[in-house]
Amino acid sequence: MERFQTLHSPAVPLPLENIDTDQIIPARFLKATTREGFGDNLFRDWRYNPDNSPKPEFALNNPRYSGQVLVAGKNFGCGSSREHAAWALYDYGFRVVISSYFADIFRGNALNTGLLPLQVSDETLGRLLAAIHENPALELVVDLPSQTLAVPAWGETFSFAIDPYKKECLINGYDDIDFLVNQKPAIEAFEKQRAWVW
Ligand SMILES: CC(C)[C@@](O)(CC(=O)O)C(=O)O
Repeated sequence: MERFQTLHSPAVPLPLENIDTDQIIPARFLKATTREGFGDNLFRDWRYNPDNSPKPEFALNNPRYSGQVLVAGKNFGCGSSREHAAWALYDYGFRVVISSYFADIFRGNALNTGLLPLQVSDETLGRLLAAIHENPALELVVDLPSQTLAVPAWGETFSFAIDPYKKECLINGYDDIDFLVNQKPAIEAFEKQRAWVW
């Protein structure tokens, strides 16, 4: 996975609550056996008409919006445990999703994929969605080491929570196996010390 340290980016707004995993990646696309390629079908039924022509009104098709941050309504990622939802967002190019509440399983799947679920208050979420609608170029600065989201145009910085282990993994670009492999020196030192005990 890519290392995640600090991201400067505008954001794409999706001011809808309860966006479920089937809206994020419809079940008919779950047949692939690798993580790559799901981005092509991210929000498929919201992005494209039945004849596969893009829906110009949908935020991801609107040239006003860009960036690696998705700002979405509360209860994002609800509905199922499919990891493909996180894979589709990451494969499309998003590295942060901001909402005021994430479904638990989606939060875990996102962190395992290298996608940062960044939780803010309902009030801050509402301000962000309104501000991005007014100014699509609004820059957001996400700094994972300090666990902060800054909005330079506001002169404000917001803190966010993250599991310490998952924070270390994202900063280093580790999945769970990478983390364990990087503990090898400590494991070998422990085994050597135990060898003395026996
Ligand atoms: C196994 C997977 C395809 C699942 O059935 C899992 C689930 O429903 O949580 C889904 O629809 O996402």
